[in-house]
Amino acid sequence: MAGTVIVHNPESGSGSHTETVRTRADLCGYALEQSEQAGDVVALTREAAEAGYSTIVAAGGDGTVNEVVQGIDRADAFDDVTLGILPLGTGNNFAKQIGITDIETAFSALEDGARRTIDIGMATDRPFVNSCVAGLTAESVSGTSGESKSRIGGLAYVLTTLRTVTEFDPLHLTVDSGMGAGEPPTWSGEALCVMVGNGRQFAADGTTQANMEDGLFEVAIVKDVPAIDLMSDAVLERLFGQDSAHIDRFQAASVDIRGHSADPVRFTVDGDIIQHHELDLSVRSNVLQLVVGEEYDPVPMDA
Ligand SMILES: Nc1ncnc2c1ncn2[C@@H]1O[C@H](COP(=O)(O)OP(=O)(O)OP(=O)(O)O)[C@@H](O)[C@H]1O
Repeated sequence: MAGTVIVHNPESGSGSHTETVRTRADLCGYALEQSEQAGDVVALTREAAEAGYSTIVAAGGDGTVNEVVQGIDRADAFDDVTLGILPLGTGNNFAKQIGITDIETAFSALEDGARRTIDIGMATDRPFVNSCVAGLTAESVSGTSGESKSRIGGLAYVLTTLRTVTEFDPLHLTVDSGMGAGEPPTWSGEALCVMVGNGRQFAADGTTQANMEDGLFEVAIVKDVPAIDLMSDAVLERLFGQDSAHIDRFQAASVDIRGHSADPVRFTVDGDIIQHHELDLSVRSNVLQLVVGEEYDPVPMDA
């Protein structure tokens, strides 16, 4: 059965979109499935994929997008299913990155927008589309000024969080990018956080956004920094800028992060927190078929 189904999380964002989604789904001839409780979205998506829908639309925020991707993965249906997004959440961070800025844009992209095939990340067996961050729990980039975001990319996210945290214990970690047997680990030491980005906000040096079709993560290790709560934006941007001595950046297709303390490391995987002493992250290259908006530029521009 080819066809489109919307998997809707009625609790996402303002939680006041049920009627709109129902009406629009009817108009477009799309099927509609609604979650009744947390966790339903994964199961509903899996069933929809197994029933043969060729487009599954995640209607909700970033958490819903991640759960739909988990459902497609569990049905082993990446080859058969295209993911669409209706941005109904609070942040809608991932949707914005792929040019799906509002509901109207989302519906027109579903009708005749471009389809791309992007990478996803795997944290062991758990898929993610945007990021996996070890350590410092960075909530979102939404509290960060647009100007600051464009100058320092994904690290704006760390800055926003650092401002709100008064104290944190650095992590003692080894970060190994899988260079092969006998190679020394890529990095070992104390870090505030390690950001492993698949999404576009994690730009490599010299580009405004990351390439989500290149089979590589953008990795940034934020090493211990001086107390920053009183620093101005200009000083912070120097500290965290592209040539910062406080940050190591590299690209890798796989990364193994190992904590050296008795306590497990906290990882934020597309917004969800999990704890592990060691986590293996790898890219599944060009696996997720995705409906994108006009602003999505597969080849990142120069900054
Ligand atoms: N019917 C439901 N009732 C309660 N929780 C639900 C329901 N359906 C899904 N959820 C939960 O909602 C969370 C996802 O919310 P989502 O991220 O989509 O919205 P948001 O937090 O408002 O947006 P964003 O993440 O973009 O800021 C998940 O934890 C999911 O399990």
